Amino acid sequence: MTTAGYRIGESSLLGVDSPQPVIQVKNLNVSYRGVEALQGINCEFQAGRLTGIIGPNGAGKSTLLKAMLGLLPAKGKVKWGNGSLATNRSRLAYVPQRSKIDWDYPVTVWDVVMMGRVKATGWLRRFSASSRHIALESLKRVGMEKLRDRAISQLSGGQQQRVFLARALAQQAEIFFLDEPFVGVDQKTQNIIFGIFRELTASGKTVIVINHDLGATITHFDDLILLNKELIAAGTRETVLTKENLYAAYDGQVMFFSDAA
Ligand SMILES: Nc1ncnc2c1ncn2[C@@H]1O[C@H](COP(=O)(O)OP(=O)(O)OP(=O)(O)O)[C@@H](O)[C@H]1O
Repeated sequence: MTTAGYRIGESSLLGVDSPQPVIQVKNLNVSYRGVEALQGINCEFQAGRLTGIIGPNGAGKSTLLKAMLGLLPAKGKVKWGNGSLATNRSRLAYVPQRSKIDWDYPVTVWDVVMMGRVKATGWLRRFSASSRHIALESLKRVGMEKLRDRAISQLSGGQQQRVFLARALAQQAEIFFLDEPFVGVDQKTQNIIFGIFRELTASGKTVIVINHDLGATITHFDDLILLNKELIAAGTRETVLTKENLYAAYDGQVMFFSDAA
């Protein structure tokens, strides 16, 4: 079992100096009412990479994301390039788990996407034509512009996920965090979302995704962070998805791909 944090990104694995990471997590510990959820996590995230955070139920995946975003009290350090979380806030977009969103809230698809423009506009100010254009382009990118006036409660799971991704795109963020975006979504939505992730990383953006599934979706990721309260492994997909690492993370309860053949 590997417990040390590896530098994420191929160049570093080859021993070549890698670029400055976008985020560095150093010795991160999180407890809920005295019960440790994460212990001594060290890992890094590079720009232009699609990184998956994987591990069994209760492994601490959401906890890691929330602690990095300052949404939970944590011990340890999270370094943001040359700045801090505060100086990077306008560069971040976070899409929470669908199950954590109140879908009965009476807003339309358009309202949700325009929320992505609030920070750039300022509270209680009118949205500019340019903001509306950015929001519409974001909706088009996820193929939801025809449903812009629909209440979010009347969308399918896949459509809801696409609307929240459109909101994140409308923010014009540099670093994207998504918590389980593929749960309960159709194949069409999955393809659209991975297509957008590819465009984002190709333009140098950082995309960090909690992913439950060890099946077909895993092959889309460049890098993986495998957790089970502690860091089991981190690095390129190929280096992390070893039989040894998966057995360590899932307590032997996982079927390795080649076992199924
Ligand atoms: N608010 C909370 N209060 C107390 N314990 C919590 C709280 N949130 C999470 N936990 C516990 O912390 C541990 C990690 O939870 P977390 O949600 O981060 O795991 P996860 O890997 O994202 O799980 P899942 O895949 O099931 O969503 C779990 O044991 C969970 O029960």
